[in-house]
Amino acid sequence: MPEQIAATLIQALPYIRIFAGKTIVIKYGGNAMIDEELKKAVMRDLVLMRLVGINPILVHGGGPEINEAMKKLGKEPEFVAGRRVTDAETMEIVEMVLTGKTNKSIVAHLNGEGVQAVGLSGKDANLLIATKDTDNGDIGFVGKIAHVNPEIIHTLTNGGYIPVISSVAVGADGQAYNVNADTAAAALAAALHAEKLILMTDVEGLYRDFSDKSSLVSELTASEARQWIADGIVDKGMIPKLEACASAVEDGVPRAHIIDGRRAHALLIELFTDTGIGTMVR
Ligand SMILES: Nc1ncnc2c1ncn2[C@@H]1O[C@H](COP(=O)(O)OP(=O)(O)O)[C@@H](O)[C@H]1O
Ligand SMILES: CC(=O)N[C@@H](CCC(=O)OP(=O)(O)O)C(=O)O
Repeated sequence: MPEQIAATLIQALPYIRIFAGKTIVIKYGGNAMIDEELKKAVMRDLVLMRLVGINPILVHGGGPEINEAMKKLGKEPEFVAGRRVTDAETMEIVEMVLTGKTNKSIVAHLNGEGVQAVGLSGKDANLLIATKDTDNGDIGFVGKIAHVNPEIIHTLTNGGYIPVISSVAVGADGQAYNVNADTAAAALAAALHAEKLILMTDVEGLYRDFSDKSSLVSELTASEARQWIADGIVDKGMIPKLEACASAVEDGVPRAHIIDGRRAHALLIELFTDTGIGTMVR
């Protein structure tokens, strides 16, 4: 057994060399966030990444929790092209859930694993500046990222902290905007010159045909990803995901990945194996 542990560590060495000192932006969402055992596994992967010298930056979702809070308040969630229709009251709920509850819960979990995590929203230090997103008509206070001010992230990572970011952004007038977490993660990855963007979700990756689970796509280019969206091959939450991967790559991030957050240690498998897992956009 000890030999096995040593052999595994040695196997990971070339990958550790590649990624040490590099920034990796991880979007954490879906089932991996709800299941407590998986949550622990994800937190430990992040701790390990940090300990081997990688800079993990965590952006989190929380769509299911927002849905639950809305329903409790008698509101029915509605989505257009994977984005939540966000009226003023919904915006307040989104901020309370994402920045207030989900963010602090992840921070507490990470700190419990022995690292120092700091929670932020896009409002902190003007990290994420948004304008109203009208690409899909008027769907309320949904934002698209106009600018990222990454200095606070550099300050935190230089100090040894893991930043944990909720995707609530701020407009020039101080208005809060609800930004899809995949979209926010992509903008951050580009602004931080990240080595990778990794989106963790509740499917294995992108399927050519969603009804056929043997049609998993292991690799595609950013322009193919754009074409797939235009052709209507993907819908629902996969639209912002593929858009996020395409725009991160177009903006200089070498690789973007969609991986299965239901699989234990998916992050480490993606980083520290030759084949990786899920779908890669390059
Ligand atoms: N072609 C496709 N391949 C994979 N998933 C797809 C596809 N088309 C639509 N989807 C949907 O996208 C979902 C992932 O997006 P979403 O539910 O927003 O995840 P998350 O909460 O992790 O951000 C999948 O669970 C699936 O229902
Ligand atoms: C505009 C928009 O849709 N914002 C998202 C923000 C949270 C999110 O993206 O959460 P998941 O990654 O878990 O889906 C929302 O309100 O659900």
